[in-house]
Amino acid sequence: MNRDPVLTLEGLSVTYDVDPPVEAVRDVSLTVGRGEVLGLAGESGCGKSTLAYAVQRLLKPPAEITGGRVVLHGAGDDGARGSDVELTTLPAAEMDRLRWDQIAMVFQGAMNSLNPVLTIGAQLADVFARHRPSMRRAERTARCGELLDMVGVGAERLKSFPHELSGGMRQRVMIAMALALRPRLLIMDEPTTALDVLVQREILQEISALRQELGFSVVFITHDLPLLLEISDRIAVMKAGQVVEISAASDLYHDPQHEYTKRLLGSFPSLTGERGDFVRKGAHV
Ligand SMILES: Nc1ncnc2c1ncn2[C@@H]1O[C@H](COP(=O)(O)OP(=O)(O)OP(=O)(O)O)[C@@H](O)[C@H]1O
Repeated sequence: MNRDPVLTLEGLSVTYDVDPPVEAVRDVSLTVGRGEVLGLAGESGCGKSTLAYAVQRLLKPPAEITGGRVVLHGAGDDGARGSDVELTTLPAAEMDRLRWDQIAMVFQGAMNSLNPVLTIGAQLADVFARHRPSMRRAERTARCGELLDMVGVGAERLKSFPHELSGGMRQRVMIAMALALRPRLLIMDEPTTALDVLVQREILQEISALRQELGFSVVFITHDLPLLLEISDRIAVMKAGQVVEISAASDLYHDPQHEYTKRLLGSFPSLTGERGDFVRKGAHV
């Protein structure tokens, strides 16, 4: 990987302290490059979400980080490039400041976390009110409108309530919210799984275009390997808490190294035969 790193995980381990303890993430090391889409694949229960929450320091007991480090590069506010910040040991208040600002997350059920009694404009504006308190109200409203335009919802929806929007639109609002402060890293945990395939594809195309425009990196988590092959620069395959293989998407598809990767590829009929060819050669979103 030739890009500058944005995020590095070094030997990260997370255990759920139950009886018997569950080692959900085991000694995971990986790097996410600037502007890169890193796919994280693996079957249900392999530890993908636990890993994502650990990076964001959003784990709750009984989950506990038992080893390793998470470093966000160039995030310190001490100069043009900024220094590296170790997230695993950062005081909670500073982590709160970095969250949304530098790393944002969109998860599967995110669209249901919108407050039903507030307009989406008010909910977007709240992100600015909390993180950019000096921003004037008019500018806030203008930025919220721009964001809704950017994700294809349209500024005219600022005064809509969540129930007036479709599931796809609501999830786009959550993506707008995640991108509001121009984070350098977007973690997406099954962000479109609950949506129908066409809506899912449209949203992914938009994320890809926005990434080109704004230059953020994406960690995209899903069990949908064909989807990851289309949208990722590199893919990490997780099994039982460990990353067993990490390589460029096309290498992973054409020349998988690990037995488990081969099995995973084989479990998607759409990846074999002519249709599989289409998946790899089809429009790159
Ligand atoms: N609160 C908890 N207490 C105990 N074990 C847990 C808890 N939450 C998750 N686990 C276990 O940790 C492991 C990893 O779960 P995790 O949700 O991270 O996997 P995942 O790959 O994201 O799965 P999915 O795709 O189904 O969300 C699983 O074995 C799961 O049963």
